[in-house]
Amino acid sequence: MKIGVIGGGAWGTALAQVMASGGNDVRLWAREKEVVSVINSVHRNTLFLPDCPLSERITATGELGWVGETDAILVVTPAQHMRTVLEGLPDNGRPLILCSKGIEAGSLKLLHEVAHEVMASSPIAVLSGPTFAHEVAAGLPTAVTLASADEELARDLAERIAQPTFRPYATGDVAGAEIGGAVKNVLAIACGVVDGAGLGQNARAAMIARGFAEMTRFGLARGARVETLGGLSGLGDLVLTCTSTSSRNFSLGVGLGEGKPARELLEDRRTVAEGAATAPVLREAASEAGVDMPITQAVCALLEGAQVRPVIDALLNRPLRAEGV
Ligand SMILES: NC(=O)c1ccc[n+]([C@@H]2O[C@H](COP(=O)([O-])OP(=O)(O)OC[C@H]3O[C@@H](n4cnc5c(N)ncnc54)[C@H](O)[C@@H]3O)[C@@H](O)[C@H]2O)c1
Ligand SMILES: O=P(O)(O)OC[C@H](O)CO
Repeated sequence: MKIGVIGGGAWGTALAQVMASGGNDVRLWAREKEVVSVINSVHRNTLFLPDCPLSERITATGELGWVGETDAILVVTPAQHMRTVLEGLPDNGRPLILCSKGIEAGSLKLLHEVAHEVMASSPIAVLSGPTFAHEVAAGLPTAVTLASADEELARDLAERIAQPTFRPYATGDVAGAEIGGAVKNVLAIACGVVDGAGLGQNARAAMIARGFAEMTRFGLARGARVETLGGLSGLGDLVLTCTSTSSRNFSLGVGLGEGKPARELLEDRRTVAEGAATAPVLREAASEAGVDMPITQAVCALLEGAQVRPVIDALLNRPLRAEGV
């Protein structure tokens, strides 16, 4: 197969490498000329995935149209830029597999809804799960959720992209797959704050469990299935991202927990911490859906400059309630 990948960051590059290692020819669109140039000349992405040698089956390009002439296209831009990038791609009926994690600001739409608006003729699937790019690129075992409203398409794409160490599980629950990936980034910031503020491992476990309750409440309100939220793209990714400094979101939270200003932590960064963009969008979407998300609200407050201790005290002093979603 010829596979297109849109987005030459760490994740797009790692996915390109997985697809190339399966014997596919890969066309990788990158926004930065230097990324295109260095991938084609020395077969490395020195900007975004520096430690991984890349297959010669990967050809990088700045031409979106050329990437569109492939059998399937993986879309791996930052969530807030997906709409604009897709508007430059021909809507020619090739399957799109969305691999980004977030909710669009303003419209409050999930990314498959955005893609469907822009690419009405193209079948859409979502790939999400516990996937640090550097581990995937190194060929370490990884499992993901692959979702499409057309379950036959999900199963077919899963067959086509599976590799011995890259194992997709098909589902028809697109909203569930997307909501897990978007919400866990916000919760990873919260867990990083717990770490940075020295609140201990009990508190982190509590944050993961109550964060999962929050993810489930929001997911159910937006039509997700509970088994997807408890699967790879929900609980699986939540556990990964909430327990490792390899996560950009967790690391951002550590900085906040140590009392560093959000502005300082977010300015001049080349890599994305999607949770920072998703948090205010999720707060608005939750409010619109009538869903209580106190951890998300606390993350928003910290990103907006609130002091750590009063935000933690406010969370701890909420009225007691029964356990459950
Ligand atoms: N890195 C991972 O391990 C990983 C794993 C799973 C999912 N994701 C998701 O993949 C998506 C991409 O993340 P990443 O880690 O590959 O990125 P990255 O942080 O490695 O690189 C930043 C990317 O943003 C792009 N970018 C910056 N400004 C842009 C603009 N105006 N328009 C279009 N693109 C722009 C850059 O070209 C680059 O590709 C995110 O939604 C992320 O949550 C990442
Ligand atoms: O580094 P993060 O926090 O963007 O997490 C990367 C992936 O989403 C983990 O599955």
